[in-house]
Amino acid sequence: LLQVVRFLAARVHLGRATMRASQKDFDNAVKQVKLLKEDPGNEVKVKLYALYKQATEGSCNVPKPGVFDFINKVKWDAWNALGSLPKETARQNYVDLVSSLIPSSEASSRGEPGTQEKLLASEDVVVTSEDGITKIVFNRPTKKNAITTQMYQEITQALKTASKDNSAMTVFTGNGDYYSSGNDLTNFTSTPSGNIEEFAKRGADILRDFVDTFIDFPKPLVAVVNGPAVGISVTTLGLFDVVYASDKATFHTPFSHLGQTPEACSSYTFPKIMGPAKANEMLIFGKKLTAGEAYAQGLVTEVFPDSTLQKEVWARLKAYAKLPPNAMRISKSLIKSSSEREKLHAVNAEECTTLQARWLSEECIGAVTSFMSRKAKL
Ligand SMILES: CCCCC/C=C/CC(=O)SCCNC(=O)CCNC(=O)[C@H](O)C(C)(C)COP(=O)(O)OP(=O)(O)OC[C@H]1O[C@@H](n2cnc3c(N)ncnc32)[C@H](O)[C@@H]1OP(=O)(O)O
Repeated sequence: LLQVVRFLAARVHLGRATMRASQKDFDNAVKQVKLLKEDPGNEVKVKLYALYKQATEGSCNVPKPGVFDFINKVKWDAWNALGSLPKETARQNYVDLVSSLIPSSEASSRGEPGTQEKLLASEDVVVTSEDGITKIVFNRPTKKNAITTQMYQEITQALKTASKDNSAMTVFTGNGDYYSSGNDLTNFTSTPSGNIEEFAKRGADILRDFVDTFIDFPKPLVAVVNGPAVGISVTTLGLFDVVYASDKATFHTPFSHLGQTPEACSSYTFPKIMGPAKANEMLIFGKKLTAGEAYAQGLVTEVFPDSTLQKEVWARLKAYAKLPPNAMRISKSLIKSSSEREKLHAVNAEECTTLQARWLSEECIGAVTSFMSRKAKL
């Protein structure tokens, strides 16, 4: 048992630089332990006890129990074995250990492995979890999966939940012929008071939260781009880890046409991914890319024939979802380091402030009015 505890402590030291559990995460984990449907067994309970004590009180500071006080001695040994492990690290390891217990406790109430569980009751954003994959689907096919204000908020919430659920990765895709036609242009006119300034302020806040959640998402984030993508559904791809696309997909960022400017950190990620020359043509002149071009420019990981996309991609993702989840998360956090995330948050804030002003410009209002009055289509 001592060896296990020491191993655990060492593992935690290794992960310390890349993981942070807040006090709230820890408090939630403490509550979750009480709700576990299956007894995790004595060995795990002792580990939990030791980590809890270390996280709340620091190093073991009580006298060793007598040799015949078996239970308290085992607990003391486990706590003492954590040595001078920092409280913060013990807290993180406690949270990790609890989250590793949740799948087994929940699986029994979910039925057989492979059973799809619907996690969010919404018509327009459907979230399911199956085979270690949380899937978030744009589901407004009759509107080409245009993203309403409510959908931004639902997706933000779905991502926050997915970051803590027991899945290994999260995958976005669209239902129907489009991946997404981007921002729903009726968002501009659907504020309760019809006041565009109110929309601009609220829209910028919602957008900033939405993009921040992508920046901070800790697990592999994959897009399966099943068809054309427009606007924000393209720019967010720069924040994904892997992008698979149908050969029918196109990638279009017509910001200037709409009197708008880039968002989702694309003013930073696109030049970084494809070089400034190609990024400028997309983001300033609104050049639409084919799937092949997006692949050549590094925005897309791999292109599949539309007829085989679903079969090939999901088989591959299911296999990836079986890889050790902590290793994948830690690799991701090395690739997207904390300094990089800090930079992305700053870019996001600046883009949102810029857009807030743009949405009030004649250029933008004119473009949205033209679309609404059916005079313009991309
Ligand atoms: C919180 C706020 C955050 C804001 C973040 C900002 C993001 C910026 C962007 O995303 S910019 C991109 C905005 N998107 C567009 O400009 C696309 C507009 N749509 C089109 O140009 C065309 O609809 C099309 C090229 C995508 C598809 O054309 P097609 O002829 O194939 O289909 P229809 O036009 O008949 O579309 C079917 C119905 O869907 C409605 N629709 C499609 N896209 C949008 C959209 N983005 N917003 C609102 N509605 C959209 C279209 O109006 C049709 O509806 P109808 O059947 O009721 O007529």
